Amino acid sequence: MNFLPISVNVDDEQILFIGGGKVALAKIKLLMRYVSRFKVVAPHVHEQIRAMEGVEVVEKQYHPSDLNGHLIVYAATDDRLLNRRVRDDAKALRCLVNVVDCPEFCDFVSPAIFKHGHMSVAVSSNGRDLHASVRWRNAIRRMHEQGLLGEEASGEEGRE
Ligand SMILES: C[C@@]1(CC(=O)O)c2cc3[nH]c(cc4nc(cc5[nH]c(cc(n2)[C@H]1CCC(=O)O)[C@@](C)(CC(=O)O)[C@@H]5CCC(=O)O)C(CC(=O)O)=C4CCC(=O)O)c(CCC(=O)O)c3CC(=O)O
Ligand SMILES: NC(=O)C1=CN([C@@H]2O[C@H](COP(=O)(O)OP(=O)(O)OC[C@H]3O[C@@H](n4cnc5c(N)ncnc54)[C@H](O)[C@@H]3O)[C@@H](O)[C@H]2O)C=CC1
Repeated sequence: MNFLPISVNVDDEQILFIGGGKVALAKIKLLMRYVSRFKVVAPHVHEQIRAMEGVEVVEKQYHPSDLNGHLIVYAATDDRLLNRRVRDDAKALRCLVNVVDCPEFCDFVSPAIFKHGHMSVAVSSNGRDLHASVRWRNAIRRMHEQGLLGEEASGEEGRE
């Protein structure tokens, strides 16, 4: 697996989640540092997601037409086969899809992020070892706390 680290402009994007449970909640919380609009489609959506500003909640079963118009899609249900179907449907539409229970099926993976103002460091292991990514990210955060990254990291731009 090879994943290209790029920084995507998401100003005009609504990020789509199929599945609205604990994993969707954790990912949305992290993404909210960059993205303001989400849509979550699932029969049962976590109450904390339902309470979030900027999140359009649609409580129903997945249908392929839910994908229309979305660049970035997370298949985040607890049903492996359904996640795979979402992935196949998304591929056909050329959406970029993240499948939370299978790195091999991901068009992109979620890196471990340290963000400070307009500076971001995103660490990925090509989907192979998320704990290593988290360790590296935490080491970078400690470097920042110790003042080792210099002044440019102290800007206050961004959604944080
Ligand atoms: C491949 C990838 C795809 C993707 O999710 O995009 C993936 C996949 C999987 N994660 C699993 C489990 C957990 N993941 C976390 C947490 C994080 N996972 C993240 C990234 C990635 N996880 C991508 C690779 C990134 C890279 O390239 O290194 C982080 C860094 C970023 C983020 O999620 O935004 C974020 C830390 C956030 C932070 O600290 O900031 C926790 C801990 C928790 O939830 O607190 C657990 C609970 C258990 C545990 O700790 O192991 C499972 C097993 C599911 C199962 O067994 O059922 C799979 C599936 C599999 O590997 O098969
Ligand atoms: N990538 C990652 O970081 C992690 C991934 N996982 C994986 O994530 C998956 C999901 O776990 P949780 O969020 O904890 O499950 P959960 O049980 O909290 O949520 C499952 C969600 O899927 C929805 N769903 C079920 N059938 C659906 C359908 N037909 N259409 C639309 N939505 C449907 C449910 O309504 C619910 O919102 C698990 O398979 C687990 O292996 C778990 C931990 C971390």
